[in-house]
Amino acid sequence: MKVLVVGLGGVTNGGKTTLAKRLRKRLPNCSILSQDDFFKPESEVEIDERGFKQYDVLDALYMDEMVTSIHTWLKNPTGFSVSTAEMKSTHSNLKSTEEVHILIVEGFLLYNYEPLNEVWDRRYFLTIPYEECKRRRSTRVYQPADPPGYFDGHVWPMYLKHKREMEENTNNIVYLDGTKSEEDLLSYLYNDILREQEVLKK
Ligand SMILES: Nc1ncnc2c1ncn2[C@@H]1O[C@H](COP(=O)(O)OP(=O)(O)O)[C@@H](O)[C@H]1O
Ligand SMILES: O=C(O)c1ccc[n+]([C@@H]2O[C@H](COP(=O)([O-])O)[C@@H](O)[C@H]2O)c1
Repeated sequence: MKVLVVGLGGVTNGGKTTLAKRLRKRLPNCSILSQDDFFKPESEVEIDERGFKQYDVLDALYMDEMVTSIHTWLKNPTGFSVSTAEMKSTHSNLKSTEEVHILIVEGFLLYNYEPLNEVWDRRYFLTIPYEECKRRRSTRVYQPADPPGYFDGHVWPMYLKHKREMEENTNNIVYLDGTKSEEDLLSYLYNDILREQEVLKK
């Protein structure tokens, strides 16, 4: 059985979850793993001197558990399902030996964690400009909600820092313009992944 692990990384509110869910609807044998499901509980997240909870760093996440989940999927792509019912994979009628199983891992901090470096067959990264990101983020309610000044004081600076580190250490990143329409992004990614799948089948 052949497998394809697709990283769909990028800035907060860049459209990662939206795109991953739409892709899964179109691609047979496709599962999603969301990095957001690995956030530590609030009580375990560090607080800086300004009182900002340090959510936008690797330490805020159970990254070891995320790696384990990916390896569990790799061992048994057909049996994989995560807690949320809607995250279950789609299935095709093809015989399993001909199938290529796809795991889309979506999250804001995928390419800064060394143990995952070998896992990706494809690395995508969604970007949107500062103003658009701030606008989209202001309409979203996290638990806990962003306190005043959080975007400019923590979220955006951490994004820039991690993006810089990623660019220094990682090759083969395919950047996606998150201001494009959902349809455009979906069609680009769908065709790109299908091409990868065809290469694997040969
Ligand atoms: N291509 C797009 N163009 C405009 N808005 C979008 C697009 N994709 C997603 N959004 C909107 O941006 C917000 C964040 O989307 P989401 O998929 O949750 O982002 P992420 O998972 O990257 O945080 C949502 O309100 C969503 O409807
Ligand atoms: O999910 C949580 O527990 C959680 C709690 C507080 C904040 N977050 C935010 O989740 C963001 C990453 O998720 P996303 O979907 O916006 O890419 C990151 O910017 C965090 O600040 C997430």
